[in-house]
Amino acid sequence: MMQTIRLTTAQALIRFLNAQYIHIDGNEFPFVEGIFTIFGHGNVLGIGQALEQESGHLKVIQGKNEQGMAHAAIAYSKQMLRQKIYAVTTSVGPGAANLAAAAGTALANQIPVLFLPGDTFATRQPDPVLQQIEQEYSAAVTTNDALKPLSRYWDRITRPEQLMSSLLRAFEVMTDPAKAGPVTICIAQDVEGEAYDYDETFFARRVHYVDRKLPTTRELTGAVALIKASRHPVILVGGGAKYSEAGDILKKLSEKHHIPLVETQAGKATVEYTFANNLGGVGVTGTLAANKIARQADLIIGIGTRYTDFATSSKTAFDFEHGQFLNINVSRSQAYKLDAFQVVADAKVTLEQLASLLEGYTSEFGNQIQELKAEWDQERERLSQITFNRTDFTPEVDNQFDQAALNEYADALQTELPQTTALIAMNESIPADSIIVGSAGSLPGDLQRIWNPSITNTYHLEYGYSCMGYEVSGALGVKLAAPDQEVYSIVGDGSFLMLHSELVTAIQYHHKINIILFDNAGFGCINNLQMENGGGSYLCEFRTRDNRILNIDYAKIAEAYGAKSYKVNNIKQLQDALADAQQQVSSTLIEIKVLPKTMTHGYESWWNVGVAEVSDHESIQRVFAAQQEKLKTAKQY
Ligand SMILES: Cc1ncc(C[n+]2csc(CCOP(=O)(O)OP(=O)(O)O)c2C)c(N)n1
Ligand SMILES: O=C1C[C@@H](O)[C@H](O)[C@@H](O)C1=O
Ligand SMILES: [Mg+2]
Repeated sequence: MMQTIRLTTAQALIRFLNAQYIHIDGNEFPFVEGIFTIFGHGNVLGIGQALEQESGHLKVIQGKNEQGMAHAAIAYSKQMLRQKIYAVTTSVGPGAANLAAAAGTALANQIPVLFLPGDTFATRQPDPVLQQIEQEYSAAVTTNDALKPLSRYWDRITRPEQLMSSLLRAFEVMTDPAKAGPVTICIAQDVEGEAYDYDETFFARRVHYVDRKLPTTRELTGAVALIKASRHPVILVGGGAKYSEAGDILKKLSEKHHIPLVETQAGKATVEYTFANNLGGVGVTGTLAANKIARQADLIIGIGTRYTDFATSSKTAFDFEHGQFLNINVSRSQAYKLDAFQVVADAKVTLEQLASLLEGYTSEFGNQIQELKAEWDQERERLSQITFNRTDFTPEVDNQFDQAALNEYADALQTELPQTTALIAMNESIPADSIIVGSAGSLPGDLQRIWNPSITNTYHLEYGYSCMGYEVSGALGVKLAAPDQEVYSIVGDGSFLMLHSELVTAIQYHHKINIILFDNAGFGCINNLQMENGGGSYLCEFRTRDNRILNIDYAKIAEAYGAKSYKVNNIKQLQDALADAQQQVSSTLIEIKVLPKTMTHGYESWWNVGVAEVSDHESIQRVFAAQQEKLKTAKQY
């Protein structure tokens, strides 16, 4: 006879989360590490009660902002290579709505995470409850419906027994590398507390097997033929290569067959930059070396990449007329891109099998890979040495601010530090196993170009959604995943202002993070974008109504929360602050005032952005015309 146990829906949920295991490459461990919570009336008496009564092995962390804690959960999963997750529970209404930006982040980046927002009453007896939107055309629509397009799987629980089939679907989705993404299960607040006689077998230890999908003989034969026929193949390392842990075999193949590696943001640090054939980031924010080699490629071997506009320079980075594509990806829809020959399989095993079939093959790049790398390393050296002067300084982003404007910033922020110089100095000062976390603004571009990781999986960039606010929250998630490594949030002033609430959570729970805040008093990269495209400097600088540049004391903000903070405006101070911060046990913030327009720029890249087709500015008309010309050279789809 079936054994049952009487539990509330929320108690059943927590019991189930405790029993989920994942099995990868012979290792088996719990899949759900913990749960972030912000309680409100939509979850405190259901999920809150269940956790208080019996949370099991789950680590329970109180967040400060729903987007922030969800970003921390995403970063945890990303840093754990999608092998473990945190769940996130929120109240109903605004608490749930605050998940939206994070859900988009998880979906675009293909990161598994479990969102558990409360929902309005299933009985509808007290309707409209506090925070119910009361949509006139349907009582069935709640705030949570806004999360549907942002979830890989979405469900609403209005009866306790629905939980069982819903959770099974949820975990199947989250543990499938081809489908990985956010799952949202909305539970009506009255149903969370409602009891049901659950079949006990539902709570038995359940193992989710993640087997590596093997390539077929047809796929392997086709891939080998393409590579052997190619004279100048280039490997594009995407995030899928990192999640598949394909770094070692990538190096082996690259070395043996003399094939250069170029990287996307998500793929960076799958292989360390110190590996001789790694030419770094490619595309809009790519290195000159990677962009030059990409254009020469007659075969692009895309491994676990989504081919976003940044990686492909809006489909101009490659010679589409003469080059072919070979895509290795667990996702069939991703493998289809750019008319590629498709290998729908795990990256690591596919490369291992290819290795044994490519005996005797060598590309015709000769010395070129090393020459391009040396040329780029020299350019990086130049970027590390830039010094400001008050009479004839030419910043990297040229022809936008004149000398007077740059001097005004130097005076207002009391600094002469260029961003590139500071970033490279930091790269060279902190321990090699430190993990850096970033997401939005001008810093991701600089990081992709000039941050040289010498240890794998120490570069954590969320650049699928490039969501401001991820930087600080994400650092907390990364610290949870890698407690023994120093974690650095690399954040602009704009992103910091948008969301840094989880700094408090980091301090509260003694999960040390270091925030490196680059303050250029504005939305710098967007200011570059508007001016580069013929516009003026319009509402992207942080100025008062009487046009004074804002000088905010960010160090004081962090200090008020309880972090150790530093203010620096030269390299020596930065190095001293980094050294001191490393000795601290609690979280730190280093505020670096940097000059605008001193981020990296150019390197034969192009980005297709919407420029006004008609305008009364001649400069915009010129940019529009130039853009139409450039578009003629781009692949259309
Ligand atoms: C949530 C969110 N809102 C808006 C944007 C658009 N956006 C991208 S970068 C940026 C400005 C970033 O400013 P800051 O963090 O100071 O970096 P900077 O470019 O100055 O280095 C904006 C508004 C975004 N990426 N994410
Ligand atoms: O609009 C954007 C422009 C990019 O340069 C920036 O890195 C990104 O955050 C963004 O949203
Ligand atoms: Mg800024």
